[in-house]
Amino acid sequence: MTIQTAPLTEAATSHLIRLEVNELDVQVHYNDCGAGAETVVMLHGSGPGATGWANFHRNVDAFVGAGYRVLLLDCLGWGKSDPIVCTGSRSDLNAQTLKALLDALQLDKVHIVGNSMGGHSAVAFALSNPARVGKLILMGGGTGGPSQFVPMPTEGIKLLQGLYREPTIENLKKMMNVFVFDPGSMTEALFQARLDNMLARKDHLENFVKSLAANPRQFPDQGSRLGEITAPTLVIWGRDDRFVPMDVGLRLIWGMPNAELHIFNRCGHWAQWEHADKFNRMTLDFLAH
Ligand SMILES: O=C(O)/C=C/C(=O)/C=C/C=C(\O)C(=O)O
Repeated sequence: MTIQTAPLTEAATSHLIRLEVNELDVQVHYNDCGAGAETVVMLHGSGPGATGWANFHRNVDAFVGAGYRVLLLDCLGWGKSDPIVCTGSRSDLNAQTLKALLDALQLDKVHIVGNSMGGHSAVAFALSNPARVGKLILMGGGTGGPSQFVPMPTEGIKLLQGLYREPTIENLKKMMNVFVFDPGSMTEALFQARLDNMLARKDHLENFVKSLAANPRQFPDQGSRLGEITAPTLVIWGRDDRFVPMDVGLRLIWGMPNAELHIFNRCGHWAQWEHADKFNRMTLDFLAH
């Protein structure tokens, strides 16, 4: 059953909470949308200016309308969450942050939708908290590690790192130009919102650069442990992903016993935005059956 509701807003769903993560007392921001017996957590990617809302604003209403409670977690180092320099595995750090949030909200089990870094983090969470995962949806991410076909770092990741180092509108447009299949779909308003997000938190940008210098492998290869994840998993990739190549998705379904893969044609690194309607229909069907 689909419930029609007025579109949600970032401001109306915004919450700050203090959590203990890795023995650190930190403030974390999340959006809490809708109400439902089952909860879906959405984890954003690692681009400059990314947040839960920026990554998933085309998806939240559909999930809430389908009767789910949706949590958008801003990882430490993004959005209104506290700054951090991460010298270890960022996938694990995000997984620990998610666990602390779920403990605080007394949520035993959730479904997780992860975009890029969010996918790596969802897998890290499933490995350390298997009983707390219902289903997984991984887009353009799930594990760091090599592509068999594409030199790494990819052109997209090089542009992303360049944008962190020099956060200008020119560098943002260069990155966005290879981010999606059809850059013509990006409006000036979207560029400006993303630039404003980035420049509002220069500490996050500087910390990302420091983190990379301390540990270039922020997202370790989790490939050897994928077989441990038995949660039903839908892997979604863009055929034209120039950030995390599609064969990483093949590695995921090779390793995860209950995973299946959908590849969108004419799609870059942002399937949930570039093909939002079909993405919403497909993922809601996967969660329901
Ligand atoms: O380096 C990786 O494996 C992961 C890269 C990302 O997480 C890139 C994500 C970019 C976004 O989702 C964004 O909105 O900027």
